[in-house]
Amino acid sequence: MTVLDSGTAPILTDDPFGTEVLNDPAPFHQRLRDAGRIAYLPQYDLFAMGRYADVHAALTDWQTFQSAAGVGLSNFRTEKPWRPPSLLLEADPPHHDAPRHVLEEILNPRRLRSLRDQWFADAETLVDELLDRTELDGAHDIADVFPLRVFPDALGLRPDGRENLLPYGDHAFNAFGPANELVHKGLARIGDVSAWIGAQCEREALAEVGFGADIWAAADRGDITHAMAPLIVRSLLTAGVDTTVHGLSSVLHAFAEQPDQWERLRAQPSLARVAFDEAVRLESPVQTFFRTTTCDVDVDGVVVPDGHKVLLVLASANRDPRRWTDPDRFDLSRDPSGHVGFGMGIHQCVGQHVARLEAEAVLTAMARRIERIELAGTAVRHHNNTLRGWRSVPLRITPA
Ligand code: HEM
Ligand SMILES: C=Cc1ccc(C(=O)O)cc1
Repeated sequence: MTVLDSGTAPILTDDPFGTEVLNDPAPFHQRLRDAGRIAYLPQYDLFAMGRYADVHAALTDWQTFQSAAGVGLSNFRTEKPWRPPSLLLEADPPHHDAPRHVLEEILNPRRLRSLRDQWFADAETLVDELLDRTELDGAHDIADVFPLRVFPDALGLRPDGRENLLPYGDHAFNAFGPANELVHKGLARIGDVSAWIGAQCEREALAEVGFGADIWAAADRGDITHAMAPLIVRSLLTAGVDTTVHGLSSVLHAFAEQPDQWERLRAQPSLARVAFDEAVRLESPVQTFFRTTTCDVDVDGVVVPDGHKVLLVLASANRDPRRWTDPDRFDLSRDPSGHVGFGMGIHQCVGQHVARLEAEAVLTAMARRIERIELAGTAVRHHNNTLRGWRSVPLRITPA
């Protein structure tokens, strides 16, 4: 795509949500970083940032770059959201504060310790089921399976109907982008799926023990209102499944592409958590999020008018050579902290510890019992306007 310089903002003609970029976003990210601190994309009348320093600065300046007008292309100031806005993701302080504090309490590492033994055991069971095979699919047999075995139970979801979770999340993440074919393909089912999701957020649908019950207990304590409770449960249902599915397929693909890093993990299983964060940095399962300016903002001489959408390309920031040495390399000796794969600032992922625990359980169980994993064919991408991961990762495994 060409980079034209018209007026003050460099112009990029790339479509961040088109098939070409979704297949391989790296050339677009390179052009965006090279164009400057901010660029203008006329196709969607949006500005975009791709350098680590600028993405980090915008994520940590919610007063100037707000979330309350939506974190997708749709501007809630002028357009009706497709669903009632999230009380966390699509809110700013002060409204964001109480729901955020409630989830920080429920999802903090100390509280998750009670799940650790169970999730590690579940991961061993999954590996048991797979070890009689020399070939399997890292997406279909592991990444699509483990989160759906552990997370809905931890949340307190009823056992039936869970097949609605992935389609709901997939549509919600598509809906952050433009109304393209990816959004259209979800429209036929989203009414029924949304109704099912909404019904699961009610107190009576949830188990007496779990993240859902904890949210309703917070309402009983007066930390949030009872009217807020179902929407906060909905946040977990929306953000808590597809993200970890794609995070897991990404880390398995990264290891399969670099077996030498698998050897490092087997030699030092405590590297499992670093490995997951390094994969989240490298692959950015959540590629982008928007913000909306709350005033005229001057970025390096480019004036972004008040109320304008700015695309923060997390995936580009996570591979910015200004911030990362050898950014395209999956490297367990790197310290990936500071990556923006979980966001940054007041909206930084409140479920990141859940995601890390799921990944640590799977990687630890696999590293102990699988000597080598390598690609056994061509991996197939899953396309989504916001999420990046794999539909298929053919693996050849050698048991230890
Ligand atoms: C690999 C897995 C995951 C990735 C890559 C991821 C990524 C992100 C990112 C980038 C944000 C920031 C959004 C923004 O700044 O606008 C975020 C926020 C959030 N995430 Fe995650 N997430 C993951 C897993 C989870 C899980 C498992 C849960 C629930 C248990 C969760 C719940 C949330 C919620 C509720 C927010 C909104 C926080 C707020 O606005 O204060 N996420 N996540
Ligand atoms: C990271 C994605 C994300 C999606 C939805 C929500 C929500 O519905 O609150 C939160 C985070």
